[in-house]
Amino acid sequence: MTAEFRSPYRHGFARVAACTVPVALADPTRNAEAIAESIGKCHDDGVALAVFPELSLSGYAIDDLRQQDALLDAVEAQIEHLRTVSETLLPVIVIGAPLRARGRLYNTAVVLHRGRILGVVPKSYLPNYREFYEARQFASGAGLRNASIRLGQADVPFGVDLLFGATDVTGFVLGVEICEDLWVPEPPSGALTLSGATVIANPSASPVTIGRARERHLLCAAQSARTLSAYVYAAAGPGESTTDLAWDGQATVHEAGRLLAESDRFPDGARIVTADIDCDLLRQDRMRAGTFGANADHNAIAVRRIDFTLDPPLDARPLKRRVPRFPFVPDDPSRLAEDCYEAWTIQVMSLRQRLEHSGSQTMVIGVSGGLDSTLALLVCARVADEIGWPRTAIHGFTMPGFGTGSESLGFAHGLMKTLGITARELDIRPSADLMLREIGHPFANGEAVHDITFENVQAGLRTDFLFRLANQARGIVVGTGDLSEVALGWCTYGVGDQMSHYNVNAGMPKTLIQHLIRWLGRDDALGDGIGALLNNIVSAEISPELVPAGIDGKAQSTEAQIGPYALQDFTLFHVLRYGFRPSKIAYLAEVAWSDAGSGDWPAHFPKDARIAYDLPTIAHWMRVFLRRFFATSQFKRSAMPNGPRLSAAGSLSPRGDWRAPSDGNARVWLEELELALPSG
Ligand SMILES: Nc1ncnc2c1ncn2[C@@H]1O[C@H](COP(=O)(O)OP(=O)(O)OC[C@H]2O[C@@H]([n+]3cccc(C(=O)O)c3)[C@H](O)[C@@H]2O)[C@@H](O)[C@H]1O
Ligand SMILES: Nc1ncnc2c1ncn2[C@@H]1O[C@H](COP(=O)(O)OP(=O)(O)OP(=O)(O)O)[C@@H](O)[C@H]1O
Ligand SMILES: NC(=O)CC[C@H](N)C(=O)O
Repeated sequence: MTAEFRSPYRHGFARVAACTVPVALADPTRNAEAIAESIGKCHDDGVALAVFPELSLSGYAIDDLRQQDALLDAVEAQIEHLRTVSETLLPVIVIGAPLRARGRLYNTAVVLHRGRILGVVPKSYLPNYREFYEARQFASGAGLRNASIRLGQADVPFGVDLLFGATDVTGFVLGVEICEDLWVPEPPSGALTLSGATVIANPSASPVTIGRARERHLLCAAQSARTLSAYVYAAAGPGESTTDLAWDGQATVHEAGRLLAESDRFPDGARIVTADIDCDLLRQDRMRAGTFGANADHNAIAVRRIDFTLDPPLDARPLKRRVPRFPFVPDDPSRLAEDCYEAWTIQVMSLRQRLEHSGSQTMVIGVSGGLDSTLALLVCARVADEIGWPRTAIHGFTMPGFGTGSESLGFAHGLMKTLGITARELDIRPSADLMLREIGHPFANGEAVHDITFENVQAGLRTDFLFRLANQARGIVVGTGDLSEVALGWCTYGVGDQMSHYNVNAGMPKTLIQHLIRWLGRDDALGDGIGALLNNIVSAEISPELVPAGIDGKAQSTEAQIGPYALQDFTLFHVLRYGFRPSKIAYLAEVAWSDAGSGDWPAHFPKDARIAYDLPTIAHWMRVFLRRFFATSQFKRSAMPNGPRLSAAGSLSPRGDWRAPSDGNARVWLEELELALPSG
């Protein structure tokens, strides 16, 4: 069967489940029943991996009962039972069981799939401190490799050297460690991931105390971040003995440091938390961070890889994973405020250092009344305050041209006045008329020809003026072009807004700017009552205003030409940060954007701007992005001025995160998208 476009498995996702079930102490039959019921639900939900708690077949908190033969026989019988149950079911199952081998008793995780016991992994680190007494009953499995264990009629691979790889889900390779294994300085999952595991299952029995849940979060997040893996953690819950301890059944799924899903704690019954982990993301991150591979060269171990065929469902079904609409803008208001603070402070400190280093005496900037120049001007104002310059050392020029509207001109003047800078209006139309006449452009003869030359003459003259004005005032030209414009090549090259002495906005995505400007509106130290003015600027239509307004009086709309920045930033983020295929990005964009009523919106995002995009619209603007980004705009980035990197996703500086040929093409990306899109 070929995968449907809207199947998560089609796009490199795999569904994992952390399961916790009420435990019956020393009663494997009842425990196996509870486990079987949950596995059935996981199967129905298309789950590839279901992880159950430590010693979930026997119960964990049973002390010396762990060594009773009657119990251990019953555990083995129930493993055999679950093996047969698994024959017709999808998930790989990881269950905790005390097992006898080599004349000892081990605390193990049994890995089953479709009627096969794929292997058994023993716990390496047995806690024997404070509330724990595991070494009294169990032997450690640390260092045990190339061993086998007799289960039923078969010899099964046994050891800490086992990896379980899906032959039909690229990048899905499972490694297992057990509870305390995660709490030591060098958990076994470190070497397992360096040797190829991308997913770690941790069956756990972690007695709850005040603050323990936070500690587990910290460890799972840190280990998944450090090992660039998905970490599936399932802790024992109700039913475990409360003789001296209590149990909260915490179940979590982390991926590369991020929490994807989590159960409620202290549940009154079984819980299954599922999340779709992104195997592409993990593979890409490892490939990109070359140090992962370098570390593997030194610390990978010899492993036995047990292959299995998952045969995952390939039909359309909802993705179980939060996909933010604005990857550059956190929905959480406190995170957003933190990001705004960081971006702003980076911009201010970078420009300040450049000014001090260059010995400049002024800052020169073109002020259009649009978002970009507003933000750059605010940065200039704060820098002046910090280094003790009068604000008048900022020379702002608003330079009306043929398309300048009265609203933006008003914003520009209002802003310069509120900030108390040296403000001047310099009409570029006479110079533009002259240039158009000199080059024989029909506009000079009164024809309404508003072509690229007509646009670029104006953008070029503004830049030409700014550079000469900077010479005159011993200053530097502060650039304004943002990351999204740089991605799309939406600027005039060379003698144009592409060039400046230092560009404070080079790393700033357009979708973040409006939030940052709003956030700055609360800072009266920038200018008395500046908030209202900044709100008006943020609410205006984004326009280059290079061609005169149409007969309807509407200004040239940037987004009508190059696409909604919301979608273009979405694509940019995923191309730049993860190198994802266009089809996957389109799929994710549909998940994030197809329903305006679902999911979160950033705080303060205007209600009337909360719109949806369907897949054809997403695909349409993605084609525009792919052409512009890969084929036509790199030459502009190859000659980018200096400016600070802001987003963790990367910058587009040819000296930084993004190096690409200036004569490239977009063919493979466009073809990949067309081939993958559903027909109709
Ligand atoms: N790979 C390559 N290597 C070297 N040169 C290459 C090239 N590809 C094209 N070129 C040359 O580059 C020139 C095209 O580049 P360029 O002169 O920049 O012009 P172009 O990119 O065609 O036009 C600039 C666009 O940016 C828009 N704009 C300008 C200013 C501000 C804003 C805004 O809202 O922020 C928007 C404006 O509306 C217009 O659509 C052509 O002469 C072409 O031959
Ligand atoms: N009328 C103008 N007066 C002065 N400078 C201008 C004018 N129009 C454009 N510029 C300069 O050229 C830059 C690019 O123009 P553009 O219209 O893209 O930017 P913006 O208006 O600041 O922001 P946005 O891209 O969000 O509209 C401006 O940031 C500004 O520095
Ligand atoms: N069962 C275990 O190995 C538990 C030990 C671990 N330190 C915890 O409290 O979660």
